[in-house]
Amino acid sequence: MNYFDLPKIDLHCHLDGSVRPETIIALAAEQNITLPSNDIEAIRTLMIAPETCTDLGEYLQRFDLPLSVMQTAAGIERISFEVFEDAAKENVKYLEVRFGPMLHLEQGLTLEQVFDSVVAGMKRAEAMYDIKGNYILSILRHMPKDRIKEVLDTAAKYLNDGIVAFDLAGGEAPGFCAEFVPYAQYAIEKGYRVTIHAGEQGVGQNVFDAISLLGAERIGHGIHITGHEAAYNLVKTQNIALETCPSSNVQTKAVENLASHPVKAFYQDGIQITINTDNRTVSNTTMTDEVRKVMEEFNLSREDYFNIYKISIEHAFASDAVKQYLSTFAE
Ligand SMILES: O=c1[nH]cnc2c1ncn2[C@@H]1O[C@H](CO)[C@@H](O)[C@H]1O
Ligand SMILES: [Zn+2]
Repeated sequence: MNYFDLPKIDLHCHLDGSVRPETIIALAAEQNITLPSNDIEAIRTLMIAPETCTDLGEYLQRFDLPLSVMQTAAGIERISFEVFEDAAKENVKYLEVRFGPMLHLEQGLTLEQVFDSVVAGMKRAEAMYDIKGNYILSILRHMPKDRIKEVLDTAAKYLNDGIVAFDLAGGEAPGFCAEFVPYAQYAIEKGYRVTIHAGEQGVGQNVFDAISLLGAERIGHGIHITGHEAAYNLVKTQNIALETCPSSNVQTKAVENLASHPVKAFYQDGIQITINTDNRTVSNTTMTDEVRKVMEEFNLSREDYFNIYKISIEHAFASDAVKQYLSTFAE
């Protein structure tokens, strides 16, 4: 099967984990930032997380380098444009990109400038290529909570016009959801959709809590519902979509190897699974690669692929018009 030509949807892709290595070098030169090397292959190696990290913590160390050049409006706009351009060129028809707004304030940008920049880059790509998109706000769980409402208030300028949802990302401690109830509630009241990284690092209860306490409609990863019957049943009965990211899950030791990934078992049991990249650069992947890996490892058919494509449409945080458009590519 020609995986490149298939229409694809990516609902889980981090901006800072998907920067082209050559762009890091170009932006560092423009911004007078000294990199550990100016060799493209050396930068690529520094950005890609090892095939077998010890855990998510080691994986997350790979974001410092790209974030160092994502502190100016022009740099962020360019990177946003390029992520959509790269995806469009491999037939991704719809892409939801997430990022941590508070990670881009180190050189004096305001939150509004950060939102203006990501949305401008996306809209520039939408105008040039056959791709549609939206942004998701990822709040980093370990960071101070005092500016979360300000993030939600400021980004509301683009609500349903470029920015659509609230997410929690970063290291995953057991029981993290309880602390974020007022923030998720505030986001929902303002009109944001909710997806939460949970059940990535072994804690199925976090998935249960993300749905029942935070109102998550989708779960980032969620693979550890396998060991937690209540979480599994809640995902199934509430029709919650799982944003699976197979390569990333192998790297962070969420699963031992691709063969032991529960994505096919979930699919066969009627769980709403989607296939996504997580981080195009840090996980050294593309949507074409993720789809190929899953389909070949688990012997999925073209019909299975389009079933999953339709699940992605159903659970996308997109307008009805965009969903209608995406349906025209379905078989
Ligand atoms: O797989 C993941 N699990 C949890 N957090 C992640 C993952 N990938 C990236 N980030 C975190 O999200 C931030 C904003 O994009 C990144 O800086 C990284 O810390
Ligand atoms: Zn993620």
